[in-house]
This record gives sequence, C-alpha cells and structure tokens, in this order.
Amino acid sequence: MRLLGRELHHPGLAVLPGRIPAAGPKVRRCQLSRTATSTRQCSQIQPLAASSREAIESAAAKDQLTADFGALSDKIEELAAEVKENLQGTSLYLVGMMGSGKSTVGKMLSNILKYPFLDTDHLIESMAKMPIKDIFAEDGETFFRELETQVLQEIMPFHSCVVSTGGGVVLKRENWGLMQHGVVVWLSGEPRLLAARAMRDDLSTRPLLARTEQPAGDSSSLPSEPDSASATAPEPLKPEEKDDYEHTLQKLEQLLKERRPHYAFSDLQVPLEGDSEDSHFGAPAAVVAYRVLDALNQRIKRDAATREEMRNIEIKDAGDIPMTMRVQQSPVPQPQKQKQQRKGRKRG
Ligand SMILES: Nc1ncnc2c1ncn2[C@@H]1O[C@H](COP(=O)(O)OP(=O)(O)O)[C@@H](O)[C@H]1O
Ligand SMILES: O=C(O)C1=C[C@@H](OP(=O)(O)O)[C@@H](O)[C@H](O)C1
Repeated sequence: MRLLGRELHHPGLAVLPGRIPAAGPKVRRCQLSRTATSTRQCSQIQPLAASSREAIESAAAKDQLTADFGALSDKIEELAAEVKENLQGTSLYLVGMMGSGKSTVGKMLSNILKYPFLDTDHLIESMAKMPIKDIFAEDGETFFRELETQVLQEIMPFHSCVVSTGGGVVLKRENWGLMQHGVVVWLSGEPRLLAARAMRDDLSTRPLLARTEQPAGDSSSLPSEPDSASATAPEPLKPEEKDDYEHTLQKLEQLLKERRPHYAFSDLQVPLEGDSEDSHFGAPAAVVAYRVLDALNQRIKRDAATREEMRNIEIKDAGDIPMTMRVQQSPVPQPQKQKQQRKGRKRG
C-alpha cells in the first residue's frame, strides 16, 4: 500500500491481530498472565497510608492486608464481569494527553476484560517501520496524523478491543467518527502530574515535548522517579532536569488548553489524581483501571434507566407531544396531487 509516497504494508494483514471474535485463534493474547496482573492490581490498588507502614511489620497486619487486597481483587473481577456483559463487545478507546497512562491502563483493562489490546502509536510505528520521533522529524506531524487516521480506519471494524490512542487523536473530526464505534474514555490529568511522569520517561520519544533549543540550567526540587507506579514524595532534580521540567510543563499546559474542548467530547472522563496530596504521579494505574470500569458501569446503568423511562412515557393528550415529534404534512405537493393539478390545468 502506498500512502503519501511511502510504501506501506497493509496494516489489516501485517499489523493487526486476526479479526474478532475474541475467542478466535488469531487474536493476540493478553500480554500479562492473569495471575501476574491480579497480583499487580492487588499490590497497587490501595496504597498504604504512611501512618500504617509500621503496623505492616507485624504478621497480623500483613494477613489483614492480604485479605483486603484479595477482597479488592474480587471486587474488580466482579465489576469487570458485569461491565463486560453490558458492553456486549463494544470496544474501548482511551484518549488523553501524553503520559496520561493510556497504554499502561489500557493493558490492564485488556487483561481484566480479556479484550485484545491495540496501541495506535505502535501500529503506526509498525506501518512506517520507524519510531514516531523519526516520522515527525522526516515527514512531519501532518504525515503522522494521516497514518494515525489510517490506523483508526483499520481498527474500526474490530469489536471487543481496548485501544490506546495517541494524545493528539482527538484533534481530527474524522477520527471521532471512527472512534465512536466504541466507547471513548478520557484519562484526564493536570499538566503537573503529566509533566512529572514525562520527566521519568525519555522525553525525546515524544516529539511534541522534545526541546529544540539548548536548556538553560537552574536548580530546584522537583519530582523524580518513584519506586513504583504510585504516590511518592518528590526528590530533588538536577539543574538541567529542572529546566526540562519547566519546558515540559509549559508545553503540556499549552497543549491541554488547546485540546481540552476536544477531549470533552468523550463519553466518559476519568480523573487521574491520587487521593493524597503527595501523589505527584497520580493514582496508581490499577486504581485508574478500576475507576474506568466503575464509570462505564454507572454510565451503562444510567443509559439503561433513561431508555426504560422513555419507553414508559404515557401520552395522555396528543397536544402534549412537541411539534417536532408529530408527523407533519409535507409542504411539498405529493406526486398524485401534482398529477391531478396538471390534469385540471389541461382541462381548463
Ligand atoms: N497511574 C500511574 N501512576 C504513575 N505512573 C504511571 C501511571 N500510569 C502510567 N504511568 C507511567 O507514566 C508514563 C506514561 O504512561 P503511558 O501509559 O505510556 O501513557 P500514554 O500511553 O498515555 O502516553 C509511563 O512511564 C508509565 O509507567
Ligand atoms: O499528543 C500527541 O500529539 C502525541 C502523543 C503521542 O502518544 P502518547 O499520547 O501515547 O504519548 C504520539 O502519538 C505522538 O508523539 C503525538
């Protein structure tokens, strides 16, 4: 396949897993084993309050912890089973800014729901056979956006998938037409949180955050790598990191300002913020996954209740029906009437 002068493999054949149903042999299996994920969910879902840390040293507290986490794990599974049944194969599209956790949370949801996981950025890289930063550098953002839409077109016919999209996917109207075959979930976090996360990753992999000018250099204390994907106190950053952080934060603030109205079109908005003030990196990924499931469940129930309400509307008087709902006589003459009118005119 050729796209804008570049020879490409047909992604439907070369990149994407076999067509759904999910039980089909070609569908890519979830990336984490069930047991492994349950354990990760357990250890992340309820970060311990600092005050309870000492108590954990005791065997009794550890037992309690295991019991609590077991219960939470069961709760997630129960919720996931309910959501999955109600979704009836509808795909989930995760949208949100760079670093909002679309890939991380997406993989978890894929594992919990037993839906295959697709990442548009990875599919684009497979199509173009080069990393995203090189696509931006060699062919520009417009070309990248073309590939992004093409990948979405390829994904659209699939059902029962969890799709992690790129942060800018919401900018094109055409992409919305494609994503709305599924439920669009916005992982929504503030720039400070996103910047803190972006700083732990390699900034150069995200071309829109990469710096073109030389960093100035200054000193201060800012978030650095936590020991797990959960809340930790920030550690001092080196001067050049501080400068990078300021630049990243500014860039993210500007992008979010432009994009917020687009993200707001999503079916659901799920916050990333953690419960405690020192959660610089936001709530743990498993908690966000739980929030997504919970939001989906509530939305599905609310929609069902609205449908039921509409079905039970009792119309006592035809005058109660708003004009727009009544069948109105067309102002355009009917063909039969036109014929009669013509005949009448001839006779006359
Ligand atoms: N809930 C979380 N808490 C802390 N760090 C997270 C969380 N979710 C993701 N991360 C980290 O943030 C970075 C960006 O996550 P990623 O899933 O790649 O985001 P996206 O796909 O939206 O760009 C990664 O380093 C990832 O490990
Ligand atoms: O926000 C954006 O415009 C982009 C986000 C990136 O994906 P992630 O959101 O997964 O980082 C990637 O698609 C590309 O660098 C552009």
